[in-house]
Amino acid sequence: MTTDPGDIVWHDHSVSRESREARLGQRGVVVWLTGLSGCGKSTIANALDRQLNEQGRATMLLDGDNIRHGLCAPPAALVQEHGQEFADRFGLGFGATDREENIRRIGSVASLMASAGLITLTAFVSPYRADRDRVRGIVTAAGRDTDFVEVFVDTPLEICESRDPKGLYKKARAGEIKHFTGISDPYEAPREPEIHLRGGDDRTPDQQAAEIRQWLAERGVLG
Ligand SMILES: Nc1ncnc2c1ncn2[C@@H]1O[C@H](COP(=O)(O)OS(=O)(=O)O)[C@@H](OP(=O)(O)O)[C@H]1O
Ligand SMILES: Nc1ncnc2c1ncn2[C@@H]1O[C@H](COP(=O)(O)OP(=O)(O)O)[C@@H](O)[C@H]1O
Repeated sequence: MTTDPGDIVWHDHSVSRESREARLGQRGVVVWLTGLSGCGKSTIANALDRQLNEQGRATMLLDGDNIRHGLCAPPAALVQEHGQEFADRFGLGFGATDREENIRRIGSVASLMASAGLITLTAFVSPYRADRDRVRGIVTAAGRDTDFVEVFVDTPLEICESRDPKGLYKKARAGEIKHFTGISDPYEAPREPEIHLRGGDDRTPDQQAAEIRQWLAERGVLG
């Protein structure tokens, strides 16, 4: 038993991770898709989610836009229910510190899901190497070194911008959005991702998802 700072005591569970994974017939992992806005993260993650479920695997998908409606909501979404001081303190935007907290929260939740034996798919820009590396540390400390699978969805900025499905690149170019990744905010590409997906070629999202699924299967994640 370890005593964390502030005398918060960790409780070991009576149901082990191994027994949860054995019952599901799979390994719990975090498949962390990172890349520019518009690179294809969400589409590929959804395709992979569908393919894995069709195979009978237990999964969960966490996506940047969706999580920012709840767990990591902006101040404007919190102020009515919680008041301005709470909203300013806990609401998240896109400054570097806010993104650090966004990824810290998601990394902790994703690690819990992997510990439950789920193949946990996460699709977040997560532009800062240090933030992604901290999540890697959280996930692997809770399980195995191989439980964190970083997938770099490497779609050139020009293609992401030409897609611009939400019109955000246009707004960013017009200066209407501050700190926009790739335009007015940095993106630190993974140096050694487990999977380097080249985006913007003629492969479909299903084909890109199948590449990730094959990688997982070859390493015994899918039982
Ligand atoms: N300033 C800025 N920079 C980047 N992205 C922005 C920004 N403002 C809004 N959006 C939309 O928010 C989505 C990114 O949220 P994430 O939680 O994935 O970002 S991060 O991981 O905290 O960097 C991202 O969704 P995706 O396009 O699916 O990546 C954008 O649509
Ligand atoms: N392999 C692909 N080929 C062609 N278009 C794609 C591909 N993957 C994604 N897209 C398209 O690119 C746009 C952005 O995809 P999305 O998954 O929302 O990216 P992200 O989640 O990284 O912002 C969408 O219109 C989507 O349909």
